[in-house]
Amino acid sequence: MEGLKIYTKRNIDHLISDRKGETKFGEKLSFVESIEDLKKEPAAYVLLGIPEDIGIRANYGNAGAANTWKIALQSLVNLQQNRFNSGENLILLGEIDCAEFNNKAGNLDKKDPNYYQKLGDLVKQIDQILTEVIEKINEVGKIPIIIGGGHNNAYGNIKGASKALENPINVLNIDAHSDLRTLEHRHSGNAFSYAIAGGFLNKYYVFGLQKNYTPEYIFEEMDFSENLNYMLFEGLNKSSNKITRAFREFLKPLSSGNFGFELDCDVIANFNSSAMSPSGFSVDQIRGFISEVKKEKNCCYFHICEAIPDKKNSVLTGKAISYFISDFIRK
Ligand SMILES: N=CN[C@@H](CCC(=O)O)C(=O)O
Repeated sequence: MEGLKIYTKRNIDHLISDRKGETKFGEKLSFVESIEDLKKEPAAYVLLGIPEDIGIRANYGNAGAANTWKIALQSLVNLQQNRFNSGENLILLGEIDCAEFNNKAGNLDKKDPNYYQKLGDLVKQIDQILTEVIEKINEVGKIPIIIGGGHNNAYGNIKGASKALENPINVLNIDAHSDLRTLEHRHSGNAFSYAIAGGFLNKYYVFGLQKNYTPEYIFEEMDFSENLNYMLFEGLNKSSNKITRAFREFLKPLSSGNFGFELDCDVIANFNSSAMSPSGFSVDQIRGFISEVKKEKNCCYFHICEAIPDKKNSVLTGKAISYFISDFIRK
């Protein structure tokens, strides 16, 4: 399939640190030769990377998320394969080939009055490829786990899932931002507005939305629409029992139908991300939310986005993402 770089075991061999007597998660992952072969594999989950940050740049944000996929993969393949972790249940499909798009974005002149529009055009091209890939994965009943990249990619996830399932889907987004910005050029702040406008998104709920980052017009839109809902971060009782219960209740109206699960890493306090914040959920609270979502049979994808591995502690970013993935697929 054009635009998709399918991996073989050779793509990750150099990332795995061997240790005598131990088996690493990466050694047990499944691979396919073509996307059509997914249906032959018993694994339930399919892992896909999107090494781009064009959508974030188009949204006036900080670049760097293009490097997250490789960092996350390196941590993931080095988890232990043991009674708790089964690499066999995950197909490492590969990555959306973003090299040409990244090059084109890098060569654009920032002084060009159409600079942001041109970035948005590149985002649209990635949208198309991603939509097709997600559609194919969902069509064969498997659950994609997508590592971005910017939150712009939520659009391709939603559209692909909705096409495969032949209905608009619901989405639960754990995020400090609503990403319901206007339908201007495509970027990381308007994926959900575009998905609603396209008829691919039915109920859209944001958990952990922060008061300081939502424009009033978006609050009004969310208050007005029956299909939009939010739980403010500031309004949550953070004691572990109460927050889990609040999350479960919030998820309920979505999970009776097919729903996508979005996690924007800028919702986590002090986590390196495009819109890093000193206030937010902890990594362990996020792990608790993931364990609630994985109980639901109607979850049709999991998207982790907007993390940026910085030079000093990229290992921590990679580890956190690998915990999120392993928690999600654990039986
Ligand atoms: N996906 C992120 N969207 C945020 C970005 C905010 C920021 O970079 O500060 C938004 O559009 O509000």
